[in-house]
Amino acid sequence: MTAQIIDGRAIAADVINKVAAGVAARTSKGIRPPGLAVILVGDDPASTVYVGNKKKACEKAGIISKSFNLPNSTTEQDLIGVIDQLNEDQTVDGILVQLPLPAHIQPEKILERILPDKDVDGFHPYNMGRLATRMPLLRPCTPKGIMTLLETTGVDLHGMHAVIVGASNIVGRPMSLELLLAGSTVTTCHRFTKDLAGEVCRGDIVVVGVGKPGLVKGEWIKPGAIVIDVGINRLDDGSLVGDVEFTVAKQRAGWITPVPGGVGQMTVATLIENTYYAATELHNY
Ligand SMILES: Nc1nc2c(c(=O)[nH]1)N[C@@H](CN(C=O)c1ccc(C(=O)N[C@@H](CCC(=O)O)C(=O)O)cc1)CN2
Ligand SMILES: [Mg+2]
Repeated sequence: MTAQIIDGRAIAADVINKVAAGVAARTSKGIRPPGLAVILVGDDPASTVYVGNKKKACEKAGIISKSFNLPNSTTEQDLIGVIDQLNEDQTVDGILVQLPLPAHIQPEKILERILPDKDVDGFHPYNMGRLATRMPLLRPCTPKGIMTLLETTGVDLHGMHAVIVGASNIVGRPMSLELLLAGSTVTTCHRFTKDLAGEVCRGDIVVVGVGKPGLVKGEWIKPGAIVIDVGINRLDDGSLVGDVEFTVAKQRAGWITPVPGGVGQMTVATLIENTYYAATELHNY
């Protein structure tokens, strides 16, 4: 068997085009376009690229992005001050703080300061709690984007055994909640999991987001499984690979996401979707 490739780039472009159409329909009626504040602290090269991609996606969708490029020396208090102002700003529907933050800033404190209805990353405990209690509003972008990718396979997720490798706040934990909500039986693996191979080989759906190249061996993949690789690892030769041994996994899986061109693109597109949702559907509570 050779897996079908899930084309994140194409699916992400569709999502952004849909939002662009929605924004255009609203602006033609005189409604202001959605606004997204994009905060980057420091000059981490990968974060700078991701933030740049998010701003380009805003432009394509007709969303107004406002950039806040703050120096690495920014204090927690300074950053809270910026967020407080943006919380008040009626032209800002979404606030995004790019992670990771410099070590002297506690991300939990910052993320909790963003008004939940402007939390387009879905990281505020309120929004995580809504997802955990089956009442999702703003949902974390990477897992929500993966749900969009899964939908394109046409596979009914009810009763599927989903194995999530990694339990981070950004990917693994909310991913487990999304798949639980979709009716799958979910196993979440993490650094204390005793038999990773034994868990992965039972997965009808395998989602890996750890940041270790080739952690999941191709031979562990159940024939026909859907494999979603969230890892982005740059090797010494400059090439980019995921956390799954792609070449072997592709021979066993039914569907697989490539790296690059898979999940990363969907993360950005889902941020655009969330910003549109925050601007159009959410009202202060
Ligand atoms: N505030 C947030 N911070 C971070 C998030 C997030 O969702 N919100 N996720 C990651 C980084 N990230 C988005 O911010 C992100 C990662 C990767 C990609 C992407 O397009 N990847 C490409 C390949 C990357 C490359 O060429 O270097 C791909 O998969 O095709 C987009 C966004 C951590 N921080
Ligand atoms: Mg609002």
